[in-house]
Amino acid sequence: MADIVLASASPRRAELLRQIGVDFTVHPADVDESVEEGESPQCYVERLAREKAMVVAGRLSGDELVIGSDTSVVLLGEILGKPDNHDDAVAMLGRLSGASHQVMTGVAVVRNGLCKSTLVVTDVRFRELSEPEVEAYVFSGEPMDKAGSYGIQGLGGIFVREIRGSYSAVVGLPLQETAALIAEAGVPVWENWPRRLENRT
Ligand SMILES: Cc1cn([C@H]2C[C@H](O)[C@@H](COP(=O)(O)OP(=O)(O)OP(=O)(O)O)O2)c(=O)[nH]c1=O
Repeated sequence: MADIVLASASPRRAELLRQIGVDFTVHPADVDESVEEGESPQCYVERLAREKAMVVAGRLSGDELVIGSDTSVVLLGEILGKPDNHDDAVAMLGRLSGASHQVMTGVAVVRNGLCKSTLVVTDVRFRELSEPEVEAYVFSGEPMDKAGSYGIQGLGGIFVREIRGSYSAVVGLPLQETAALIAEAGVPVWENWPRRLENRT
């Protein structure tokens, strides 16, 4: 079976990949994350996922299967990445308060020079947030390494009124789509699942 490599420094992505029984090593990708002139959020997110996977695949030599991913929060067509500082996080959360936004996650799988990718878009609706709770949230530190300045899987879960789409994509890696891309590249993830029960009689 091919060695699987996660081209990501995100602990959330590693945790999600472990959840579906994949054995892998981590090789973070360092790519330029600037948006190209006239590029849509959809194209941006999928392009970055592909670049992350391809940069890491280019550093490896063999038959590895490399997974790259990118997540951005998109509000009224504008990409909200990770906050630059405390005030930036407060401002982003103020904009997300009481509104709906989209979380776009791209995932790409490279094997033997071939790159396949997909984009997953999830709608998330926040309730109205109060100023003191936003301040308290930003002081918790949780927003600082997350797109849109929140983590649905953490304290930020109390802001989310509704989600339509893939929860795992919001956290950073859409499980169904990732497993499908890995299978398409020749590795059905279930082949690696533990067998803890005896054969049925
Ligand atoms: C919206 C949201 C984002 N996030 C995180 C997922 C990603 O780690 C991060 C978006 O930043 P990314 O640039 O997609 O990823 P990263 O820099 O953390 O890791 P790498 O590029 O090495 O793969 O935001 C959450 O953990 N929870 C959420 O609810």
